[in-house]
Amino acid sequence: MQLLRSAKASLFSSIADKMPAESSPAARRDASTNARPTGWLGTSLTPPLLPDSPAEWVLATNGNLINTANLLHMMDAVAHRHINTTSDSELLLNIFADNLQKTGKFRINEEDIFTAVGGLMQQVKGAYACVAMLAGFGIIAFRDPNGIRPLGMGWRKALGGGAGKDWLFASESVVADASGFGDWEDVRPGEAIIITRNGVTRRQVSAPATFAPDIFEYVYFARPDSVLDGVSVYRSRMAMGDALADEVKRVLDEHKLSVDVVIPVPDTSRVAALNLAQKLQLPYREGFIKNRYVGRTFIMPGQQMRRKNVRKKLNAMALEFSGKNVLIVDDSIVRGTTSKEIIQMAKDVGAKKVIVASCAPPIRHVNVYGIDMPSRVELVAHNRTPEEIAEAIGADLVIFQTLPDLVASVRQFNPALEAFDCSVFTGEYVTGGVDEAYFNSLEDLRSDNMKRQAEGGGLGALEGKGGGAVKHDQPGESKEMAMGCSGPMNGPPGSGRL
Ligand SMILES: O=P(O)(O)OC[C@H]1O[C@H](OP(=O)(O)OP(=O)(O)O)[C@H](O)[C@@H]1O
Repeated sequence: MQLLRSAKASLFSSIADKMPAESSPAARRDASTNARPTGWLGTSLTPPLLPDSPAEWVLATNGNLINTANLLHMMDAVAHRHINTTSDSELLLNIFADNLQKTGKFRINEEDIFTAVGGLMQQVKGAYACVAMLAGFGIIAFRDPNGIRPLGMGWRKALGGGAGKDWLFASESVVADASGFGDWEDVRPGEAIIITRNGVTRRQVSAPATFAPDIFEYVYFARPDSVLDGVSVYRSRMAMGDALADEVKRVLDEHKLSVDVVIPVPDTSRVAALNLAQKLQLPYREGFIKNRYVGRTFIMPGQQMRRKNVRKKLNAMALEFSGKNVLIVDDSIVRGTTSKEIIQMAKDVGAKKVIVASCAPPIRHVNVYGIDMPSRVELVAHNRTPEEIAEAIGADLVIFQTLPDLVASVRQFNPALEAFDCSVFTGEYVTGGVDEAYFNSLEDLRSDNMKRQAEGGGLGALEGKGGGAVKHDQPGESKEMAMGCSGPMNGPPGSGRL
């Protein structure tokens, strides 16, 4: 029992420790009450939840389910299980537990777990990368049949000697690198992996489906030093810069415009901007200096906070802008908050013309798979042409990467990846089952107005069901660690040693 208690405590603490200091107490309280803590609004990593029927287990999820209404009904009317929160993790836990219960067994085995996860994959729709620990049994990891959200497994020789291995599951390989786990392999879409004291067992538990990892991981979310599904994020961003250079040249020629200097928007776009500048043989300058104590602005709640923080985060150096035609390169334009602010800053310090190039195509659709893209009306590209977008953000010209070029930038490093989830650009959702009613409910949850109202009455009101699902990223905390999750059984916290 001591072993089981410490294992659970380690899994909880390994995640709670990564939360912002002010929200940790709330999180700890929450782990016991099954209600999400305020500090977790806007994270796609749900805190581990702990049911105890038919067995004790905990689960953490990255992603978002899109058929929650049906699932809730099934849990209520058929399985007679109470769902106490609006967290997808709780639903997944209970569906899995229900499937296990159907075996009618007092002691379950690996076969039962594979069957239960396979059943779950037929029942739920959406994106989910999950790591769970079943008390006294082992660690279980599984990834949705389309592999939309990333998940991988790291291992190393057991610390302290012996023939065993330490295991770790995380959303990005950088977590394994940083933790000294030298080996890494992606969990395959539709696959379940079980790690017990006897070793690793893996099984394809769902029917084959289109493997379509979310391309936005490569554009913005993932750390450049990660390798996701066989593709170096860094290399893919270099390729995005190369491809964007060709498009920039074409559009500049068309408009008979020239550029004096290329300036990235730190941090994410730097890699692409440097390649773009080299290809166009233009000077590359760090015209915006970043305040390292301000985190990612895209995920901050509320437009006022985002605007204020863009100003706090970036400062334009007059000597790089004054009297020049500048090409500002960003990884993506979502609400347009960053672009609008920095274009004004560039003009304030004397830029002659400001042209913006985006490594991603226009984002016109909602993300339903775990990234908290704003509601459609809040997207600056929604129902706007590039010319209208330029006008909205105050640019002289806006140039977007084409979708085929973006896809090729990633795919060239792993041709086995035949498809990507590009729904934020195309509005085509690989899982199907996303209708207007779902969009409307999602938009109700995600709009800034609704978030403000919910803040008054408790942020928990917005959780799950497609609401508020952004990767966790706080100042001083690297985003990829948010999904980093290991399942320690008897090793040091976070080691996952079996
Ligand atoms: O159009 P918007 O709604 O402003 O969103 C897009 C911006 O948000 C991100 O920056 P962020 O500050 O989050 O992170 P970064 O420092 O990693 O680039 C991204 O890199 C864009 O600059």
